[in-house]
Amino acid sequence: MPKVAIVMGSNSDWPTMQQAALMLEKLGVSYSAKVVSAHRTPNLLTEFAEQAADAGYQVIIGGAGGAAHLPGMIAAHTYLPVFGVPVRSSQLNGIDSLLSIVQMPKGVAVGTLAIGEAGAANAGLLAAQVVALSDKTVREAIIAFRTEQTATVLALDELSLPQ
Ligand SMILES: Nc1c(C(=O)O)ncn1[C@@H]1O[C@H](COP(=O)(O)O)[C@@H](O)[C@H]1O
Repeated sequence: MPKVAIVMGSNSDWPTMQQAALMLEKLGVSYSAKVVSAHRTPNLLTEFAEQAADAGYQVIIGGAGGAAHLPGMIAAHTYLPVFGVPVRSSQLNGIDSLLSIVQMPKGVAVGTLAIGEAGAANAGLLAAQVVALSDKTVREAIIAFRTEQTATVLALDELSLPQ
């Protein structure tokens, strides 16, 4: 059973949410990806969120744009940690998505990431960090990823910087 569930409000969110999937793949974390919408498929959302823990998921990543109620509604139905990714919207550039996700009422928590692809990648990283608490292989993969990232930055010299 996959350890991380990536859910998104529409298949149009996939180019953004794919960055979460790519990060999980890089770190060797199993995941599933599915379209579920609080607005368009409310019953499916309830069913998915209520059974997610029993199904063996450890973390849920929810990505949505505009009136992005998806991550909050999932969080309302499960004790699993939920990370929310505000997908960039065509009308308001993702500010609407960000504010919809981040302004949760006290007592129901969503960990909100940055708007867009970087936020999705970091949601994948954070989800892997949760999984790593009980998985040594993933822990080592995260440490190797961070070490390589640091080495890449340190290897930059002035000449290789863009003019
Ligand atoms: N914000 C939500 C929810 C939800 O929060 O349940 N369901 C779909 N959507 C969002 O609507 C946007 C446009 O969707 P379409 O491209 O399908 O019209 C998407 O970014 C999706 O996440």
